[in-house]
Amino acid sequence: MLERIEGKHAHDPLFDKIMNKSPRFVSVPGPVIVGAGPSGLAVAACLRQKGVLSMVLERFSCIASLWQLKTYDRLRLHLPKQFCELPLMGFPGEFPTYPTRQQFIHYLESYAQKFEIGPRFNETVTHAEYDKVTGFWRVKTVGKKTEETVYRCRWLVVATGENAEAVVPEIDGMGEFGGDIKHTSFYKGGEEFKGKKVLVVGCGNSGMEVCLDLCDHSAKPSLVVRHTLHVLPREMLGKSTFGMSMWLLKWLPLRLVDRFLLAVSRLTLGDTARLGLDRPELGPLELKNLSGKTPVLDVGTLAKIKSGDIKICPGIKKLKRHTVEFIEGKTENFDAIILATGYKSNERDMFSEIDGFPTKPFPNGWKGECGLYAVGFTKRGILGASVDAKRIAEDIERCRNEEAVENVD
Ligand SMILES: Cc1cc2nc3c(=O)[nH]c(=O)nc-3n(C[C@H](O)[C@H](O)[C@H](O)COP(=O)(O)OP(=O)(O)OC[C@H]3O[C@@H](n4cnc5c(N)ncnc54)[C@H](O)[C@@H]3O)c2cc1C
Ligand SMILES: NC(=O)C1=CN([C@@H]2O[C@H](COP(=O)(O)OP(=O)(O)OC[C@H]3O[C@@H](n4cnc5c(N)ncnc54)[C@H](OP(=O)(O)O)[C@@H]3O)[C@@H](O)[C@H]2O)C=CC1
Ligand SMILES: O=C(O)C(=O)Cc1c[nH]c2ccccc12
Repeated sequence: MLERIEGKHAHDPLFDKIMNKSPRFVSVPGPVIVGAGPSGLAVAACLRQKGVLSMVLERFSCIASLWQLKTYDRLRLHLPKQFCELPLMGFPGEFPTYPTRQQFIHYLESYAQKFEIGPRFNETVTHAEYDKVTGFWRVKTVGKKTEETVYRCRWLVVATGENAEAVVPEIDGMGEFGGDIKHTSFYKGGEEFKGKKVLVVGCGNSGMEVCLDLCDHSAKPSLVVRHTLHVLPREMLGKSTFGMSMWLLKWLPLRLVDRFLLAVSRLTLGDTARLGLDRPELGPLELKNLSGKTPVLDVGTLAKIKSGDIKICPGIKKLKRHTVEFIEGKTENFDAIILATGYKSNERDMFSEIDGFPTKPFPNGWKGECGLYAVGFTKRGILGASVDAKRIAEDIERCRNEEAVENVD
C-alpha cells in the first residue's frame, strides 16, 4: 500500500515531508566536481586522461550554463582563442581568432563528449562538510523537485565559478520605476529596445558591449560610470592586446608593460578622460593583479561614445516612475534600465561552518585541506582555470597513488 502511495506521490515535496523521507545516499569512488562549466569540465577531462572517473554535479540542465543561458547573442571571446582553450583539446582550426558564443558552446559540448563527461543535471549543491572520523566529504544536493541526495566522496572539487550569481544593487525607488529593469544575464539582444531610451548601469565589459548592441538596434543608450576604469583596444599594432601583454611580460616588468599599454591606448583611442571615462591611478595589469578588475577591451563602444550615440552619466541617486535622478541632481526620463553590475561567486554558502576552503590567492588557492580543491577562482579567466585543472588532477592522482601504496603496506 505504502509503495503504491509513494509511486503516486513521487517527487511531491509535501508528501516527502509528511512521510519524513530521508535523502538518498550515493557513495562515489572518485572525486565529486561541483559545476559543469569550463572549469569543472577541464578537471573531469584531466582526471579521465589519468584513468580517474569523477562525478560532475550541475544545478542547471545543461553544461556551461553561464554561456548557454546567461549571455547575450553577440558575445564573442574577448581574448584570442589560444588563451581560452581547455587542457588536452584545442579549438578547431577553422574557428576565428575570437570565437563566437555559439562556437565556444559547441567546443565545450564536443569536449564533454570526447572525455565522456556526463554530469548529473538539476542537482544544486547546497551544503558540503568533511567528516573527520571517516575521512570523507558529504555533499548535499537538492534536485528539481526538492528531492535531496547526499554524495559521499574522498575528493571534492568546487567549480561553481566567479560568476555564479548576478549582482543586483539596491537602488532607491527601484520598486517605483515603471519600465523594465533587467540584469545583463537576462539580456539577449537589443531588438525589444528599438527607439527606447535605455540606461545601462555599470561599465565593465558587459555594460560597454550591451551599449554598443543597443546602438546597433536603434535604441538610445546612456551609461552610468561612477568610478574610474581602463579601456584598452582589443588589438594594438595588429596583435591582440592580451597576447601582446603576455609576451611583453616575459621581458619587461609589469609597470613598464602598463606604461606601454597606456601609451598605445592613448594613440589609438585618444584621451578617454575627455569622454567621461577617467583612468585609475594604477595601470591596467597592476590593477588586474591587485584587485582582479578586468580592463575593458573595446570592441567599438568608444567610437559610439565619441560620436554621442552613447551618453555618459554619473551614479544614480534614486529612481521615480519614469525618471532617474543622478547624484549631481540632474534628472532624465528612461524607458528601461539594464544592470550591467557584474556577478559574484556562491561557493562560500556551501561551506558555512567549515574551515579549509582555500582563501589564499593564486598560485596556492586551488588546494584546500582534506581533499578539497577549487578551480576557476583566480580571476584569470579560462586560461587560469585550465592551469588549476591540470594541477588538481595531478594532485588527486598523486594522492590516490600514495593511498594505494599505504594500503599495500
Ligand atoms: C559575459 C562573460 C564573458 C566572458 N568571456 C571570457 C573570455 O572571453 N575569456 C575568458 O578567459 N573568460 C571569460 N569570462 C570569464 C568566465 O569566468 C569564464 O569564461 C568561464 O565561464 C568560467 O568557467 P567556470 O566553469 O569557472 O564558471 P561557470 O562558467 O560560471 O560555470 C560554473 C558552473 O557551476 C554551476 N553551479 C554553480 N553553483 C552550483 C551549485 N551550487 N551546484 C551545482 N552547480 C552549480 C553553474 O550552473 C555553472 O554551470 C567571461 C565571463 C562572462 C560573464
Ligand atoms: N567578451 C568577453 O570576453 C566578455 C567578458 N566579460 C567578463 O565577464 C566578467 C563580468 O563582467 P561584467 O558583467 O561587465 O561585470 P564587472 O564586475 O566586470 O563590472 C561591473 C560594473 O558595474 C559597476 N557597478 C556595480 N554596481 C554598481 C552600482 N550600484 N552603480 C553603478 N555601477 C555599478 C562596476 O563599477 P564600479 O567600479 O563602480 O564598482 C563595474 O563597472 C568580467 O570578467 C568580464 O571581463 C564580460 C563581457 C564580455
Ligand atoms: O574576461 C575576463 O574577465 C577574464 O578573466 C579574461 C582576462 C584575464 N586577464 C585579463 C587581462 C586583461 C583582459 C582580460 C583578461
